[in-house]
Amino acid sequence: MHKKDSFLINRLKSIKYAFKGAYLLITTESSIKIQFCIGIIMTILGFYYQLSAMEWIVQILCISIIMAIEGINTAIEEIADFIHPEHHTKIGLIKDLAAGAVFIFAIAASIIGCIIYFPKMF
Ligand SMILES: Nc1ncnc2c1ncn2[C@@H]1O[C@H](COP(=O)(O)OP(=O)(O)OP(=O)(O)O)[C@@H](O)[C@H]1O
Repeated sequence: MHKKDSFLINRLKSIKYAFKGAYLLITTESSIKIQFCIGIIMTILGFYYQLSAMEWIVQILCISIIMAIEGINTAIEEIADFIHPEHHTKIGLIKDLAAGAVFIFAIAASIIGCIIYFPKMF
């Protein structure tokens, strides 16, 4: 019984830390702030153009995945700067690769946005 309680408390603590991380990302990281704003704008547009359930699912996935990947990118940058604060070509490569991963999904999300909204707008 005691073991189960401590498991539950540990899970609750993990959720608290995850909330803290998400709050830090949204309030301190400029790229995530921009994506958060874009997400809000897209949500307003979604209501305006009365998206179908499937379109909402795709849009919510795109917004959340891009913010999640950007969060991982930020964490990779922090690790890189922590383990090697000085300039190093390998650190540059690591950061470029992480940024490239965000970029690939950002392109895909933009194309998906066009597929959803262009027929409704034009
Ligand atoms: N320590 C380093 N050594 C070598 N190149 C680096 C180093 N730090 C950054 N760079 C290069 O500069 C680029 C930008 O790095 P930076 O850490 O400023 O990322 P950023 O994308 O501008 O950060 P943010 O997501 O916070 O806006 C990297 O992608 C990399 O090419």
